[in-house]
Amino acid sequence: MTKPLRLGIAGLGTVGVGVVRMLRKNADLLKTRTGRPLVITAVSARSQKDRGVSLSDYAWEDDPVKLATRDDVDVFVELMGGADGPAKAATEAALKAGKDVVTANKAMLAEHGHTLANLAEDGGQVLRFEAAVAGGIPVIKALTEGLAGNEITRVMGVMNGSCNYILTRMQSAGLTYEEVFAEADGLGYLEADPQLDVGGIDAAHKLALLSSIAFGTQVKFDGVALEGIERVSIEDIRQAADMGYRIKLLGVAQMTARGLEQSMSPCLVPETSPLGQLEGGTNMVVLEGADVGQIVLRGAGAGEGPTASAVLSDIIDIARGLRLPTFGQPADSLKTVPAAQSTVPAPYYLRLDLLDKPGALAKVATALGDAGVSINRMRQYGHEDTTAPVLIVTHTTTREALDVALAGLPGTGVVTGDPVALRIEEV
Ligand SMILES: NC(=O)C1=CN([C@@H]2O[C@H](COP(=O)(O)OP(=O)(O)OC[C@H]3O[C@@H](n4cnc5c(N)ncnc54)[C@H](OP(=O)(O)O)[C@@H]3O)[C@@H](O)[C@H]2O)C=CC1
Ligand SMILES: N[C@@H](CCO)C(=O)O
Repeated sequence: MTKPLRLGIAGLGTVGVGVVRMLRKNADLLKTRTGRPLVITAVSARSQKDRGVSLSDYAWEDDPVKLATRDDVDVFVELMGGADGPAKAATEAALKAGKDVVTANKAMLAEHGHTLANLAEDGGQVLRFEAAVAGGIPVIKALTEGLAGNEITRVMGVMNGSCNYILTRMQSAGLTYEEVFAEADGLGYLEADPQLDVGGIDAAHKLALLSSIAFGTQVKFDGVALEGIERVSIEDIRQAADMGYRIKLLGVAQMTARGLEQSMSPCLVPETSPLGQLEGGTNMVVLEGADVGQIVLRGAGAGEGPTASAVLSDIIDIARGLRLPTFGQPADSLKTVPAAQSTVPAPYYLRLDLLDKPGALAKVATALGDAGVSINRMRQYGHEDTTAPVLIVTHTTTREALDVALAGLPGTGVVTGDPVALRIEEV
């Protein structure tokens, strides 16, 4: 019989237990598909509590670094999480000990992916991370394999299920951000540190990883222009809907003459577009290749089954002998490119509160016009108090021009509060 592939799994939470369950349930199928048995030899977690799955057949290690370097482990499966700490220490130890590594850890790879990929490739090991981006959606495989013949022109996506749940629930139930945040927290949808979700950090980690593969660049998480969803109000969601748009926490990455543009921010997208119709905790990734055109991938971005499914796909590749570089090309060939200091021009949605007095709108129009920002559509809503809610959709403009216009608004003496400015992506 062909030699079994021996796995050491560190982390027995949602994803770890899912991987154990799938390996047991699908053992025969996996053996047939890979030509060899996939066996767990040892596991590790912080405590030996009951996890609803029998672990008695596996050796136990308290220390994930020890697990990662055991003689009876061929592949170290890192499912603990955290950019640094035990996840990074154990991953490095495994690679140095000649083990292949499979991880779902987007935070670790977004911060240290290039170093870890070099470490892996220098020693002839593989480091794979399908589960780290968009959970069950096989987007890493799509980029590194299915679309490998294409120049990738743009990558977009909704890659944080919790944020999409919050935004779509605000819309469907007419609830405020604060009300839906509390609901999502109660349902256990948010990370232990919710800022990772609503601050856009988790989604930005994922975008930075996709950019690296798509554009052949070293992962550059601090190059992502980042804005979370905390300031999105029910008012904006209603107004956007009224104009035929939905608000999404949208990631966009593209290579421009000014450098690599990566942004993760709330944007308006047409409600009839695939992204506009994405409801609840689902993820969607849109890949554009020069020859293939647009590919849309949609599915569960988190959860036990979907994430375990992605982890297994990496393990299966290793069992089959497929040894791809971490980011789709040798790590030492990944380029460093500057982050684009400006974004591709786009139309913007603006919401302002104006003092309701003669000439107020004219002053705003002048401030925009002076900055070179042209108004496409404008609406003022009926109101009872002394300020009037005004919506403006601009023609395509640069973010720089818009920022100049926004900086000029307080000087008009008619704008109260902070204006809201959201990019419109005509996807
Ligand atoms: N949950 C999801 O849907 C998705 C998760 N991911 C990623 O997968 C990884 C795991 O996530 P998830 O399963 O949700 O996380 P959990 O918090 O559910 O599980 C983490 C596990 O790691 C163990 N652990 C933590 N620190 C240590 C340590 N020092 N030594 C040994 N074990 C340790 C914990 O042990 P104990 O149980 O004893 O506390 C726990 O079993 C993360 O990187 C996450 O970002 C990616 C995509 C989706
Ligand atoms: N917090 C993440 C989990 C999966 O990475 C999300 O909501 O999508």
